[in-house]
Amino acid sequence: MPVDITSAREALAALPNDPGVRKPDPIVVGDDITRTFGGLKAVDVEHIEIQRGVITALIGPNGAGKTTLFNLLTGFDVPDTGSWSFEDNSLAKVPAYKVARLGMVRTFQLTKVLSKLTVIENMRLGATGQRGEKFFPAIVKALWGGQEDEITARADELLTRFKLDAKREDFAGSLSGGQRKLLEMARALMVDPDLIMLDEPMAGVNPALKQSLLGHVKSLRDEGRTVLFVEHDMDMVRDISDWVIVMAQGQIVAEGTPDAVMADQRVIDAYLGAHHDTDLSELNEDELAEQVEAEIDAEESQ
Ligand SMILES: Nc1ncnc2c1ncn2[C@@H]1O[C@H](COP(=O)(O)OP(=O)(O)OP(=O)(O)O)[C@@H](O)[C@H]1O
Repeated sequence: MPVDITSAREALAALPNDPGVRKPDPIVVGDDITRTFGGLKAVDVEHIEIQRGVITALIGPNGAGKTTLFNLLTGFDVPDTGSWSFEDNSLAKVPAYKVARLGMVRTFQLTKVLSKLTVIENMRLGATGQRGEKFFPAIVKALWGGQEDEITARADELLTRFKLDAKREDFAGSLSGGQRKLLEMARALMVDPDLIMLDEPMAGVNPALKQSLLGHVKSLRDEGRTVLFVEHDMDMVRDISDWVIVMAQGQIVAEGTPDAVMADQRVIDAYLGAHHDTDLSELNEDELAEQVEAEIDAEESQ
């Protein structure tokens, strides 16, 4: 059932803009989620709640930990610590395909393997939930038998909705940037998820197609799904989010409505990083080059 979006927004607007703020009706709740790579704490989230039935954007500078958090929540990666639930089901140690069957699905950019499959084969794979690529050949083969009719009918319905029906037999790798994003969304919808997590839905999309993509994302919410998306395109964030969560250095540093978050000093600081109070006219370029080189060396030696 779609939520009444006006009252959902009013309820959210009344919340304080604190990191991890409690929501009126959360579909996902997580605590103490950490993930370390080498010496780097990529994710260090004390508390997170995703409100049901609205569009939440997850933003933050490069390397903030957004993708890692997506991977952890959907069972594609295992945290060092933490617990989280979806619709009150604890998801710790639940593999990705089971998370997908429970109704929480993330989109993926087209990988090499998926590019070599046709559009309709990509859709059929979506029906199986989210398994690792090594299973794909067996799955594609298996799907030619049994329940194929029902799956194909749903796939064709979705391809029509996303205006990809004419591309049905084309290799996914031949699609344009925007069409790939539509295919990613359509594929995720094969399991009819309650929560759909979109990984940079606007990346590589031609400006002429952006409005149409935005319309599709809104339609997901309007048919009653919860949407969580990672995105760098701030126009999109401002345009369609009901709520924004901001990460920096693995942590949630601010949350709020798009307007409140864009004006929040913690967010401006997070994006500008340590250099925000430096007078740029006084920067010593040699010194800066040395710092950058040192950072690269440090990363390479990890
Ligand atoms: N498999 C991995 N091995 C080692 N380090 C990793 C791995 N995955 C991510 N990291 C590191 O963890 C940090 C967080 O990365 P992550 O990709 O989650 O950030 P992000 O916010 O999604 O960034 P972007 O916006 O650039 O995609 C980065 O410093 C990254 O280099």
